[in-house]
Amino acid sequence: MSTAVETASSAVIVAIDGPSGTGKSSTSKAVAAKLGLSYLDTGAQYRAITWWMLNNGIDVTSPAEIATAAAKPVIVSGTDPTGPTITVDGEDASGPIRTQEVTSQVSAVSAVPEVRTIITELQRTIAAGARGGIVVEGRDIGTTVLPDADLKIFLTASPEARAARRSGEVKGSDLAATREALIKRDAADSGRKTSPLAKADDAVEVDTTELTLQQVIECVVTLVEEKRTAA
Ligand SMILES: Nc1ncnc2c1ncn2[C@@H]1O[C@H](COP(=O)(O)OP(=O)(O)OP(=O)(O)O)[C@@H](O)[C@H]1O
Ligand SMILES: Nc1ccn([C@H]2C[C@H](O)[C@@H](COP(=O)(O)O)O2)c(=O)n1
Repeated sequence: MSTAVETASSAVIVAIDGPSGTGKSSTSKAVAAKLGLSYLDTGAQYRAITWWMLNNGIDVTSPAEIATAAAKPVIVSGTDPTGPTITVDGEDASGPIRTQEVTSQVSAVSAVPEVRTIITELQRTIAAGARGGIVVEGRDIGTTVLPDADLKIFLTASPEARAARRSGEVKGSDLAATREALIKRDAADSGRKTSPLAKADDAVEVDTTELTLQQVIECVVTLVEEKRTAA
């Protein structure tokens, strides 16, 4: 199977991977908006298929049931970085995919190889259709989905910093519980057999622990501009 994604010669493909809470979505959206690129949140797609499974009576503890149902939902991602959208069978899923229930089940669903095959194909099609270039963020973009990306970034941050960021989003949330949940999800995402969360050998690692979001955005914009100049 070919993994090469053909885009216009001036188009740049940027892959941004990393664990939860490292700033992938915030950074990717801002970089894409600033540089006039499209944006794809691949985690939202795995969340969307998980939401559909939960809504349709699929036993998400059964990889066999998940595999059989994987091709049924129609997932559509809108790639405008200033207003990304996601629908499942025509229904807006942007709110429901962020619930605690989906967050707690998404690692199990996304570990099923049949799910990954379908979603990976969808991601490559979207990237190939982004004529002006695209920033794609996730866990396996640089290693598996777009191994020929022009620029690969791997964001990291300490579990404490990531938990503090996530807790800051939800009033009254328990910092220790948030940290444990992040670590558990990282372990599941890194430990699965099929395209686990991993840094590509040729990715640039950026530790965001001590950086503001603005500093991370500026760092990535500079890296993209350097790539474009060198091309
Ligand atoms: N460098 C930073 N400093 C402080 N806060 C940040 C930084 N980067 C991101 N944040 C904040 O941390 C939270 C998580 O960021 P974001 O959703 O972009 O992470 P993510 O890596 O995409 O996480 P996930 O994989 O769970 O979707 C957001 O509230 C965001 O505003
Ligand atoms: N390329 C990707 C993107 C996401 N996932 C899975 C694993 C994550 O825990 C989950 C949700 O992602 P988030 O919205 O937190 O970025 O989706 C994956 O396996 N591969």
